[in-house]
Amino acid sequence: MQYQANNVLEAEQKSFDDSVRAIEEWWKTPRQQHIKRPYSAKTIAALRGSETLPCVSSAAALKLWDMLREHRAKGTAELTFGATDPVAVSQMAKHMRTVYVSGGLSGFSENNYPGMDHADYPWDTVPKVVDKIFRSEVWHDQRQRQFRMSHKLRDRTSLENWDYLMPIVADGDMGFGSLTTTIKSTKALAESGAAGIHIDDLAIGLKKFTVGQGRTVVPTSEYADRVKAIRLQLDIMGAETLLFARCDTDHADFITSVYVLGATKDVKPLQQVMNEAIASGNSALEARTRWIASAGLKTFDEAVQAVCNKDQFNQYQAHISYGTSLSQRRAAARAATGADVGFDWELPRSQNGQYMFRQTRALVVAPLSDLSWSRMDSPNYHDIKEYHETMLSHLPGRMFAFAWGGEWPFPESAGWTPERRKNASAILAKDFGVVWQVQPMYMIQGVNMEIERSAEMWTKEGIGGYYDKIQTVAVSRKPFKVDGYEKMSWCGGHLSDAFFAAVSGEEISQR
Ligand SMILES: C[C@](O)(C(=O)O)[C@H](CC(=O)O)C(=O)O
Repeated sequence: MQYQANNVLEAEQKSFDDSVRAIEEWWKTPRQQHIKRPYSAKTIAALRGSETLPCVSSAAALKLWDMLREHRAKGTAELTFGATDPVAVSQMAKHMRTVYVSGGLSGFSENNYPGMDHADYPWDTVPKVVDKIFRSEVWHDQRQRQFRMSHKLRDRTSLENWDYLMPIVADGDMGFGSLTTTIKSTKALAESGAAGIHIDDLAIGLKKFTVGQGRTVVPTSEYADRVKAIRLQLDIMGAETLLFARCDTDHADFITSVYVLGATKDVKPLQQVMNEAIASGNSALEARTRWIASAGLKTFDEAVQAVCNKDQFNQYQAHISYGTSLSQRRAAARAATGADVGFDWELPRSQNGQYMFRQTRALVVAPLSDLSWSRMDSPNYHDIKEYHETMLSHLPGRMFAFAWGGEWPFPESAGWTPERRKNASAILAKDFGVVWQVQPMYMIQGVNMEIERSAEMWTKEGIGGYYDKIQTVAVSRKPFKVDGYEKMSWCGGHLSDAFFAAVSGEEISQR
């Protein structure tokens, strides 16, 4: 066995104790102090190696944090959209200050087996895209600075000066596996340059977008473990990366645990009703909506409350707590009311056997995370208001993220008028503190529109059309500051020249 002298052991212990103290100090900083960790600084120190390398994304994370805090104070929001292409990101920098790397878009365009966003691409797909975008941001920043420094100070005012170092918020999906995969993907994202990561509560393999059914979330305890695992890994790395806790419960119908809704009316099983609709050529979706409206869906406690007076319900509640089983609850309800309470959680089960549920998990994970995000398929203002006001009543000053989908009519029944639709982003920022708003995937329609327009023009008009409609605009940089090859700056020509010049001993900066 290797012998280690006392002074070696003492030095090791001292370094460990120093590390614990440094972590404790770090957790008191303005960026970290609101986070409530379920573990000690000692635990983190014991999970670290003997050297903690600075995390490459921390500067951007602090920048993001300050930006979002400022928005929170002012009642405004940072707007961005999903991008996977560094070329697109270099143009976004002219108008926005953050970038989103969408898992859905990455799965569609950044791997060799594209498909709908079921988060079924390899777990390191998004980290690789983040890495590519982060490096391109750093490169654009470098080549822009070199170009500026090659001009005299008095000539620099008219030169472009974009902030390319836009903090990247990355889609962490559901963590892609058990805790060890969540930990690995967090590490990969933070090391690749993600200033923010969002983690959702969907069950692996059950992220669904079809109009049918099946979007399924995991139990609250499992989701909380995912969020804890990410925070743990960020703490191990000493990373400032922001954690967005996204709950998909708004349009998920099912949960894999038994914290569930049951039918309280005498109805047929949901699956039977849907199968009958399909067999008779009717809409399964409509049959399902009608069934849900008729089934009297309630949690068991709600079902008890519905048949009790106040005293009976108090008596019932005195006998139950977290973890009380359904049979114990039934017995307590019988004792309080003198009758059996009608409740059947089998009737609403899905084709694959999942249970239907109602949730409050967003509050459970809030103390571990930096922003909360309620994912909604259709942004119904009444639901948005209810969610955010409930959260704010428990967590005043909380910051929120929100994703706007696409192809949605914004009807008045959902709380929108044309005027309110125009101001929807500002309304959410001002009313609720939704400081970061993203169009994750649908902005691709805008990109597609431009590509289609160019393709049509090129095939119809050839080089003459290109000259008039693209080159002339690009070269004059009017009305848009279109980047291209002409000035040799955006594409890095000046930077390459500067390398040659520096190697041959020339002074390349000017005052
Ligand atoms: C944010 C999202 O996870 C994504 O992959 O970009 C998707 C986007 C979308 O469906 O519009 C999601 O919200 O699940």
